[in-house]
Amino acid sequence: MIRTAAVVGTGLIGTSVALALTARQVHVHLLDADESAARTAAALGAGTVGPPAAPVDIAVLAVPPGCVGEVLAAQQARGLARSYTDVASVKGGPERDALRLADPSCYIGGHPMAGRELSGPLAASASLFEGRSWVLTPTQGTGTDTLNRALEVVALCAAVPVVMESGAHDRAVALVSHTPHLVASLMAARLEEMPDDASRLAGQGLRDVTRIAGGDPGLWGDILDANAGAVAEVLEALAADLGAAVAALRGLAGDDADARAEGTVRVADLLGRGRRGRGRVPGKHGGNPAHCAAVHVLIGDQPGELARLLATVADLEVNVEEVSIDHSPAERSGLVELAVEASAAVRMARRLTEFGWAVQRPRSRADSTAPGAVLPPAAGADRPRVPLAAGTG
Ligand SMILES: NC(=O)c1ccc[n+]([C@@H]2O[C@H](COP(=O)([O-])OP(=O)(O)OC[C@H]3O[C@@H](n4cnc5c(N)ncnc54)[C@H](O)[C@@H]3O)[C@@H](O)[C@H]2O)c1
Ligand SMILES: O=C(O)C(=O)C[C@]1(C(=O)O)C=C[C@@H](O)C=C1
Repeated sequence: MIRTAAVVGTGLIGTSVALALTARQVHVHLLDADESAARTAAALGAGTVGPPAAPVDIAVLAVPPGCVGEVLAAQQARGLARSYTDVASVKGGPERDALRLADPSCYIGGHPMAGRELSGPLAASASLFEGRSWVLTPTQGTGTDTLNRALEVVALCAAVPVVMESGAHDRAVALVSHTPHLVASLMAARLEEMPDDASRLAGQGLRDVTRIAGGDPGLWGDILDANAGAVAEVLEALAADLGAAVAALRGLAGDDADARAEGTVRVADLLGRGRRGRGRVPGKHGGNPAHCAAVHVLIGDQPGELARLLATVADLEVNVEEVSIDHSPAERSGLVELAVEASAAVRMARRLTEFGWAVQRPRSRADSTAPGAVLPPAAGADRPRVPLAAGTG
């Protein structure tokens, strides 16, 4: 169990993590290159300023993506913690830097999918991560203790862990976070010269579309730099749609009857696609897409059980969309929910049962409220003895 932690970088995200951990009785040490940020975080009740006398259980590095590797190496050299994780919005670069500069066995990449367009400790909140996905990106070298401590940080922040490979993470966030940010900025940039009579009419629609454009350009420049290729791919597809939208609107604006008819069809198609895409966006606090099914597995309350389960799932080549754990301390066991593609759920449940895991019947996530019946382990099946794999995505 985590009793002590350090947060390096006490801005928006670091202070939010520190506040959540402190609220759960973890003693948090606050460190920042700018000492006034650490003092402000401490004044908010996020912990105490300065390094610990002995290594803490886990250090959370909440610094810009470009300096995660060097901060990790420096803090490992001084023996700050037994395990380290970070919260950077890109995972490939920090992981490569960690493998190059530091001891990767006690490091695991992380990324909470929650934030704000504001920076600094004063914008922090203990509840920022509640119900939100929190990606963890273990490598082949990540130790089980470190995976377990990072999972505990996620649980203490009331977030939902999602285990992924770093490259898959970066491609996914290019679509769901980084390109949306850039598009919001591009739209907001159109407003720089906005005449007063237009600005007086600006309403909630414009605020919704441009809110995230208020983010720190320094941080977002760093994020886009570190995920440039994947963002460029999404933007290229968007540019093709933009070109089609302009052509359709030019047709509608002209006098040619055929071009007008064509424009009407094309605009309706674009708007319809947009509406269907919007329908795929899960609810704010983790509503799940209907194509997912939940498979529930009972695991023993001992070190390494979760890592063994995830390694088995990785061997089955099933992509895990989300992982969450319900602890039942009285029974010294935990109920793990694995959200996977509905089409893979039944096969995965059957195979896990054959391997000796206690698996419940798979259910669609949309209608899953009560736990299903536990499928008994297959007769004579042994608990699997497999090493921790490099993530399950
Ligand atoms: N802002 C968001 O919405 C959001 C969401 C999820 C993850 N993240 C990630 O969280 C990290 C922090 O972002 P933030 O929004 O909290 O930024 P922030 O500017 O609010 O805080 C960053 C803090 O790190 C400190 N810092 C910078 N370099 C340092 C170093 N070398 N050593 C020690 N301290 C250092 C700064 O002084 C600052 O106090 C980034 O990696 C970002 O990608 C941000
Ligand atoms: O809500 C916001 O303000 C955010 O921008 C949060 C958001 C996101 O895109 O969802 C932004 C960047 C982070 O890396 C994670 C979360």
